[in-house]
Amino acid sequence: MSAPDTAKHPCFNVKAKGECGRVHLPVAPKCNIMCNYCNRKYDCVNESRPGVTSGVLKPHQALEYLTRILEKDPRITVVGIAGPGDPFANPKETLKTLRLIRERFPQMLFCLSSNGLGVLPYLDDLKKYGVTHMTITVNAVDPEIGRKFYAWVRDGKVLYRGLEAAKVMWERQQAVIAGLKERGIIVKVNTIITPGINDHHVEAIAAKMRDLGVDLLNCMPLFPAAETIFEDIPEPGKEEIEQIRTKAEKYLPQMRHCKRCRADAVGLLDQDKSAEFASCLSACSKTLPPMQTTDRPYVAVASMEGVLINQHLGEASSFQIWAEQNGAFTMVEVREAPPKGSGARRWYDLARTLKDCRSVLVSGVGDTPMAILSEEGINPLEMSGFIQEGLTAVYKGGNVNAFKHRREGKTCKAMGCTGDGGGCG
Ligand SMILES: C[S@@+](CC[C@H](N)C(=O)[O-])C[C@H]1O[C@@H](n2cnc3c(N)ncnc32)[C@H](O)[C@@H]1O
Ligand code: SF4
Ligand code: SF4
Repeated sequence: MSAPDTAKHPCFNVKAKGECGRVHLPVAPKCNIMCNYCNRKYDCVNESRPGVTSGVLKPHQALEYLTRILEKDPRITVVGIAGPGDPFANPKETLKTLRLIRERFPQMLFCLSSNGLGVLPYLDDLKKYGVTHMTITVNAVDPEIGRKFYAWVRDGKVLYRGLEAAKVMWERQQAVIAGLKERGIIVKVNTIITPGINDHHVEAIAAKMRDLGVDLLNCMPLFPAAETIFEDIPEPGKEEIEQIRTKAEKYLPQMRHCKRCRADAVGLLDQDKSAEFASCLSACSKTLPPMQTTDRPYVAVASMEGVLINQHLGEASSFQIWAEQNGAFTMVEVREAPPKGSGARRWYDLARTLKDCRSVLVSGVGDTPMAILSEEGINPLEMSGFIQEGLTAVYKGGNVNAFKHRREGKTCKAMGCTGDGGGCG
């Protein structure tokens, strides 16, 4: 398979912007620093503002979402991760997403946008997963100016403020850019033009970025976001930005077509479809992890009489264990459930009791046991109806969603079960 074509990135190559699109996968909710212009809180689907998203995805959900997006818009050539926080404040999720996508879509370009603080330990992973483009936000090359941008910077367990914070950021950003260039990755720098703070400093930034080998500079106008320290700073005008870009262009090529995209942007730069795909994102944010079938031949069922799935996880005192052989289902045994009332431990004990089961079919399940069992490799599936139909869906790859159904008026919450291990009966 040939390497992905790096010219097909609409942000780095303006000529590609009419034919090639990008999708931002919102898999990185946390951030390791606090910029004085960033507000990731409020989402309005009609608003294009950095950092906002209509939902957050887990890596396997991001893969599912991307698959659906590509079916509808095959012009997408770039997968980006631009928050809503920072990809390297969520390195596990970021790298897993890259790995899953690289396996299924080897031709995709990868582009990550980061403040740079947490990137260093992952430089080789970025190369390994074929990250082609990176953006690092550098708002100052002088920590006395940089300190005005950051409320705090958290590096591992150490929290920095003021000048110390800006020094840590600047040192790290230089090392990261050098490391990316050593690995042949194309680097863009975003500089957020903030009147009265760094608008007089951009030539110095451009010169330093050129010396570090940066490929492209994106002088982005500040969006004065509500409820931020910079909310009252006026947004720089088009003319002012153009003057700044003209000066910076002496040192580095300029990006002039940036849309200040959302963390869940989709489509061509001039035809954002994030509002159109918001329901797809929301549906994908609810999909369960793929079932682990290796070493998990059985399915557990919460049933009062062995015909219907009709008990909540917490009210079942025992589980029937079912197996499939040559297309037929047999109940092999009944296992006692761990006693009620031991908090989260009960769900970990249940995960051990069902360690050879790929799924547990129940008519209701609280959020805590859902999360614990899923993490332990067992998919709790909420459904009602005949056991045989549920088993068919699980073993034969049917649509388990078709059976999903909470008992009307008897959801876990309605029954007073908080999923805390106290039982929902
Ligand atoms: C939301 S961030 C996510 C990536 C990463 N955390 C970062 O800051 O580089 C994407 C880009 O949006 C920029 N940004 C965030 N809030 C902004 C604002 N209010 N005005 C202009 N740019 C903003 C960031 O500086 C960054 O360049
Ligand atoms: S690094 Fe990015 S996500 Fe984090 S506070 Fe700054 S702009 Fe927001
Ligand atoms: S924010 Fe700018 S650089 Fe990033 S995807 Fe949008 S247009 Fe491209």
